[in-house]
Amino acid sequence: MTTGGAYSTYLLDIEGTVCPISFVKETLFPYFTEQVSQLVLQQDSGDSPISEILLQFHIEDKQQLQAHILELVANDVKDPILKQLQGYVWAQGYETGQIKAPVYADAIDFIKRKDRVFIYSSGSVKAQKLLFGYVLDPNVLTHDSLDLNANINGYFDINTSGKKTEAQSYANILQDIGVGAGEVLFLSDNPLELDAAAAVGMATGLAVRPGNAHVPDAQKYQVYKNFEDL
Ligand SMILES: CSCCC(=O)C(=O)COP(=O)(O)O
Ligand SMILES: [Mg+2]
Repeated sequence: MTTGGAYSTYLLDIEGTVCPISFVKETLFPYFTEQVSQLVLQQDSGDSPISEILLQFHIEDKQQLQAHILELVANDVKDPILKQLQGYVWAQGYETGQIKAPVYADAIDFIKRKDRVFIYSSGSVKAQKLLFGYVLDPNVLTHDSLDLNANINGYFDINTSGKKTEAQSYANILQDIGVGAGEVLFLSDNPLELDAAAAVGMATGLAVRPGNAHVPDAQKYQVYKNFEDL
């Protein structure tokens, strides 16, 4: 099947698919790393969600803990504890108006237009809801933001469903959504994720956006430079 119109359900990756990789690497990650030393220092001062997540790393020495977290971020490790932590830290950035998500205009239109849209990202469900809750409105010159959460049917992350490069994760999502694999089109910039989804019978499409990593065997996939024709 070569077009998106035949599917009842769409599963979308975030980074490199509905928003630029540069937003994650140049806005979200730096915002997080700027907060890390303060977070680690404040760890003993209460039983906040952030303090509880930090405890899960099981590293008592504060300098070592800080270095460990910074190393995970620098290497873009999809660590489930880090991803939970980032969601709580980014919340402050979105809620104070410092961060707005530059979701591509065609992706905004797509999410509004389709009846059944689900998200699957390595970013935590909390981080996903924030990102879609504070979308930079491409149609206005003001700094208003859009909230797309009402247009999204569900969210999956590595804690709810497993790693994005493993077929079992997509089987888990199908079970949660309650549809057959053939009804779902999964869109991502990462061929390893597409191959894992295809292994359980999902249809797949390679998102090719400005700034994405080059995919050497892109011809293996149905390629989408935008979602206008879907
Ligand atoms: C949910 S926003 C943060 C993005 C992020 O942390 C990440 O790791 C992106 O991974 P994706 O699976 O969306 O490519
Ligand atoms: Mg991606």
